[in-house]
Amino acid sequence: MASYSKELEVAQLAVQRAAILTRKVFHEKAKGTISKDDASPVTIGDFGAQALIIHAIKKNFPDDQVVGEEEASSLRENQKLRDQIWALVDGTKLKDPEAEKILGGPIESIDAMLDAIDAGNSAGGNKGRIWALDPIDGTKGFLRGGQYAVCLALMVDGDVKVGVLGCPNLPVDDSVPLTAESGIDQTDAEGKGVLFAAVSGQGATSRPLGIAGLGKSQPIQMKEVKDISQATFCESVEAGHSSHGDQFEISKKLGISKPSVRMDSQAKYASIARGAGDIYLRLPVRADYQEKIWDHAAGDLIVREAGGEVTDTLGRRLDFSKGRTLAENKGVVAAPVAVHGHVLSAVKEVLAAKK
Ligand SMILES: Nc1ncnc2c1ncn2[C@@H]1O[C@H](COP(=O)(O)O)[C@@H](OP(=O)(O)O)[C@H]1O
Ligand SMILES: [Mg+2]
Ligand SMILES: [Mg+2]
Ligand SMILES: [Mg+2]
Repeated sequence: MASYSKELEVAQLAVQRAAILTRKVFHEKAKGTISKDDASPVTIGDFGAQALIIHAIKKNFPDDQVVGEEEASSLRENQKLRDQIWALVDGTKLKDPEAEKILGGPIESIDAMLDAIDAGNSAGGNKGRIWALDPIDGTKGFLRGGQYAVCLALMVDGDVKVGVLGCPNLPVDDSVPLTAESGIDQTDAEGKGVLFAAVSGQGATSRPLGIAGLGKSQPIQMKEVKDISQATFCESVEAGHSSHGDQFEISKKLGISKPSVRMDSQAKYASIARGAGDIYLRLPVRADYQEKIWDHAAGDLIVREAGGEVTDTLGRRLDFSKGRTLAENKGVVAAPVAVHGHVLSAVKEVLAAKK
C-alpha cells in the first residue's frame, strides 16, 4: 500500500500557507469580491489560495492534474483585481524556510500566478493522479464572518487517497462540542485554526493550523452515538445549498429535539470527524444540481477514516470518478458507521413521503 507521506506533507503545508493568505483577507473589510457566472461570489482570497496551492502541487508533482474551483479569465481582464491578488500572493510565506522550500518557494511572476490558477482546469475522471481543490469552501461564510475551509484532496484512479482541510475558524481543541454558535467565527484569535488530514487506510488527524512548519498531530475519531435522539446534526447555513425543511423532518424522525448546528463549508465534515458533532445532512434543494467534487473529496475521506460512513441519500458511496461533479450522487448523509443505516432509513422515509 502506498504511504502517500510526501503527498500528505506537501498538501498540509500548501493548505497551511494558503490559509495565511485567506486569514489576511478574512480580517480585511474589502475582500475584492466579484460575482461569477452562476451569481456565486469569489474573492481575492479564493484566487490567491488557488494560485499558491497549485504552484506547490506542480513544483512537487509536475505530472499531476488539478480540478480547481476557480479560473483566471476575469483576472486577465481586470488589472486592478489581478494586482491586488499578486500583492497578497507575493507576500505570503511560511515562517519556516525549510517548509517554504518543500512548497517550491514563491510564485515567480503575475503571469505564472494566472497560469497556476488556470492549471486547475482538469476534467477529472477515473484515471491517474488528480487533485481536487477548493481554495475557499464556504465563500459566503467567509464573507459573513462564519466558518470556511481550504480543501485539498488527491484522487488516484478516481478514489480519494489523501484529504486535507484547513479550518481557520474552528477551535483547536477537538473536544469542544458544537453549539448553535459554532458556525459563527468566535472572535478570539487565540486557540483557533485547525488542520485536518487523512490518508486512505491510515486514519485521520488534527493539528493546530500554524504559520511555519507542521505542528504536532493527534488522531481524531467520531464520537460513539449511544442515543440517536441526543445526536448533534450539522447542516449548511445557506438554505439554497441544502434543504433545511427536509433535514428538519429527518431529525424529527430520529427523535432529535436539539436544533441543528448551521455551519458553512467542509468544517461540518471536520467537526463530526473529531466528535464535536455527530451527523451531517445535505439534502438537495434542486433535483438537477450536481455536487462539485472539491466540496466533498477531503471531507469524505476524513470522516470515513475517523470511523464514519458517507453516502448519498440513496445509500451510494460518493463517486469521485465521474468528472468535476458527483454526477452519480444526490445529496450527502454522513454519520458514524454504527448509526449510518438508521439515519439513512429516516432520510429515505422523508424523501419517499414527499413524492
Ligand atoms: N444549489 C446548491 N446545492 C448544493 N451546493 C451548492 C449549491 N450552490 C452552490 N453550492 C455549493 O455549496 C458550497 C458551500 O457549501 P456549504 O453550504 O456547506 O457551505 C459552495 O462552495 P464554495 O463556497 O466553495 O463556492 C458551492 O460549491
Ligand atoms: Mg464558489
Ligand atoms: Mg466549495
Ligand atoms: Mg470555493
